[in-house]
Amino acid sequence: MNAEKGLLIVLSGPSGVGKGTVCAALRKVCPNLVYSVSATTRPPRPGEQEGVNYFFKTREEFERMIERGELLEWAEYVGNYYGTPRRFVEEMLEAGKDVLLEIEVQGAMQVKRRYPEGVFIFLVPPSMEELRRRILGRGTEGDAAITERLEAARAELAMMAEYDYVVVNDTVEHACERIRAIVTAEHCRRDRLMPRYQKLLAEGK
Ligand SMILES: Nc1nc2c(ncn2[C@@H]2O[C@H](COP(=O)(O)OP(=O)(O)O)[C@@H](O)[C@H]2O)c(=O)[nH]1
Ligand SMILES: Nc1ncnc2c1ncn2[C@@H]1O[C@H](COP(=O)(O)OP(=O)(O)O)[C@@H](O)[C@H]1O
Repeated sequence: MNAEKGLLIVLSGPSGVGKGTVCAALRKVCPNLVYSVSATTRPPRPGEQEGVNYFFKTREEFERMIERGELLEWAEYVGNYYGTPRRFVEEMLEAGKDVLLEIEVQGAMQVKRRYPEGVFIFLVPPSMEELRRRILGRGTEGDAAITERLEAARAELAMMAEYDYVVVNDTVEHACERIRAIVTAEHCRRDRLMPRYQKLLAEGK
């Protein structure tokens, strides 16, 4: 029985902290979790696939999606647009699936206004040096983009206070386990489950 709607889980954190890596690991261990694929105007990185990592759009296409109200939230990050297609999220939540959004902080705050019942998780690095190492180690950005991402990271870390949970990504396995524990606990929240039992009691069942 799955009378409840799914949970909307929002994961943010500075560039290079390991959001993509942790999300990929989570999807393997949480069968009820679906990942929302974002639209972006950023060019694909080597190995990234259309419809899997992102829906890659031109600025014109993206602006049309905004005008048509097709995005649940959107933001500009380091010179590119990023946004969450609305329909997929709404349909999955309605079907009782937990939906994971991996988005930056401005977008997360838009989601929080629309879905205050969402679960907001902020992923942090064990240290700033380790964050730098991870961004450099990934090797997907040029020097200027790395500097920009590290600057954005400082501003993003200051937004931690707006989130419900802070998870340290020391190892992928541990970070994943912590997020799984959060999701399990959120499923057991009284305000989520009580309406169903109140209804059963009222019906005398
Ligand atoms: N607001 C918003 N942010 C997004 C969305 N998709 C991805 N992002 C965020 O945009 C930022 C840049 O993403 P990306 O270019 O893939 O770089 P990376 O996360 O540093 O690997 C990250 O903080 C993502 O979480 C989205 O749909 N909406
Ligand atoms: N717990 C971890 N320990 C060590 N390296 C990590 C960890 N998590 C991610 N990484 C590495 O850090 C780099 C950035 O990870 P990525 O998932 O692309 O970050 P984000 O999506 O937050 O920008 C990648 O090279 C990834 O393999």
